[in-house]
Amino acid sequence: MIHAYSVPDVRAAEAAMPELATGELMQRASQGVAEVAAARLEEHEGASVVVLAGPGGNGGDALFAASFLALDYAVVAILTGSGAHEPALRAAHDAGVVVLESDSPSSLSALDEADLVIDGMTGIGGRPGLPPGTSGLVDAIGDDAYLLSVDLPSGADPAGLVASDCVYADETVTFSLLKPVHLLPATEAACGLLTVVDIGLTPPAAPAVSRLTFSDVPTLWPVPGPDDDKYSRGVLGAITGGEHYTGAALLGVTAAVTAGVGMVRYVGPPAPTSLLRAAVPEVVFGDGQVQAWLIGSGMPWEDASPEQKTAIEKALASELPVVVDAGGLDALTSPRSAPTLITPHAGELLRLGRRVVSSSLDDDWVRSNPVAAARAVADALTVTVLLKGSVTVVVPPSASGVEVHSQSDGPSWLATAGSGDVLAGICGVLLAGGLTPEDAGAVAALVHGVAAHDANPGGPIRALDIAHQVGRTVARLLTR
Ligand SMILES: NC(=O)C1=CN([C@@H]2O[C@H](COP(=O)(O)OP(=O)(O)OC[C@H]3O[C@@H](n4cnc5c(N)ncnc54)[C@H](OP(=O)(O)O)[C@@H]3O)[C@@H](O)[C@H]2O)[C@@H](O)CC1
Ligand SMILES: Nc1ncnc2c1ncn2[C@@H]1O[C@H](COP(=O)(O)OP(=O)(O)O)[C@@H](O)[C@H]1O
Repeated sequence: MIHAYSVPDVRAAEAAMPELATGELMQRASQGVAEVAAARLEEHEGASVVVLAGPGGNGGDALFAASFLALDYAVVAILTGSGAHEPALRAAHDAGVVVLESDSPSSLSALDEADLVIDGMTGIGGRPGLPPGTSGLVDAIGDDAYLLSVDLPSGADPAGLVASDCVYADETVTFSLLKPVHLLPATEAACGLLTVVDIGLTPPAAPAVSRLTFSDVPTLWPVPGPDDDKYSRGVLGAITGGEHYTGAALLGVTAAVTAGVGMVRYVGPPAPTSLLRAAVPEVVFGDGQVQAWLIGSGMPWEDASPEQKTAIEKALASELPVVVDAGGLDALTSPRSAPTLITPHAGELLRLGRRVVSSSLDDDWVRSNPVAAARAVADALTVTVLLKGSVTVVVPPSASGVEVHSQSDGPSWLATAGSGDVLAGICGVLLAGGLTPEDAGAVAALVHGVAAHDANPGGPIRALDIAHQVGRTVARLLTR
């Protein structure tokens, strides 16, 4: 498991270290930045380095790193704020670093010609958005330069919530503890490769964000034992697919069967039913006793058959765990007390938000702060929201006290029709197997992403191949 901690908790962890006041912590941080920069410049004698240094501690890290790098490389520092970290600026001057103001004409040409640029404009004290007057500097960085951000990409929200103009780094070097900026959807892509340098901070008690890794799968995946039978392992009831979207039923149910559910019961109209009878002979048909329901994939509410509508209303009124996907979201009109995991993409979350949070939400509501949007819907309906995207977040209601989970395991090829139906099927298996909605959503997102990779490493993927791959991927993750 990877954890990220809130900025106040990171500051408290720093404050607890006697080495903060002596400047030793910053020495460790800047030495780490310089070592990573030097490693990236290997084989490149005579390389030129430019440091963008802001007025705070982040600029201090960058300027000290500049002073270390000046032993081997030609280093220019550009001051981007009013003032600079004094001891670090002195060290840079003493080491022979050429220091420029941001409006100096030489700044733009230095950036254009740099082999490596260290971005130290803002760190955990940064407000979202590039500091005034710096976007021209960022634009001047040559396409071939390696862009290394200190702690986080300048302009990115340290809390990882608000989307804003920021640096897009090739690599970010952070110190001992990850912050939400490194793992959440509004900001993760801007961090590039993430490298952690240990400066000796002790992790705070509670994380703000968690991310499962491969080694968490054996702990969480429901593996059957000798006393299990198909019922004790969990029966999943699927009310998915319609006369028009027969494929959604096939994809979700196939994924559930290959992911190792005890049994799937399917409730749906004739077309998807006959497709499933032919393609997935393991499935049983019609309403019956289940441990969890999966409702809504490929089933716009207006297309649902009367039998499906009745079954959905019964499922939602029950005390059973439910995964609600796609069209099923329209049936969710009041809070649920039983475990509930909803799996919208951004467009579906916006539509739901307009119904249950406020009808006046603007089109940018989800994109501008995805976690807050998911949280608002989670609180309004007392459900856990799995918001899909290249970074998928699983956001429980605030009252649960459970942290946000964030997964980013799949290739961008996953953006293909039907792959969400596969994910919903895996979520259903895990709820039927007794996992909490938070764990089910996070493990399902991980396995779904890895299965997509395994289905065709490095190339395009069709959703049905992911569904067929899931079982082998689960085996690989359980036995590695
Ligand atoms: N202390 C230590 O020993 C250690 C510290 N460490 C390092 O220090 C970093 C934290 O340093 P920090 O607290 O000084 O905050 P930092 O992010 O540099 O920015 C503050 C300055 O930027 C300004 N500013 C912010 N946003 C802005 C905007 N959008 N537009 C314009 N201005 C903006 C802000 O202005 P103000 O808010 O005052 O108006 C203030 O002047 C941390 O990320 C890590 O790199 C590590 O070495 C570990 C040990
Ligand atoms: N750029 C991307 N990189 C990685 N995964 C992505 C990307 N875009 C979408 N995904 C994933 O692909 C799936 C798409 O789901 P969804 O939009 O519901 O598709 P559908 O409704 O066609 O099944 C989700 O699991 C989502 O997290």
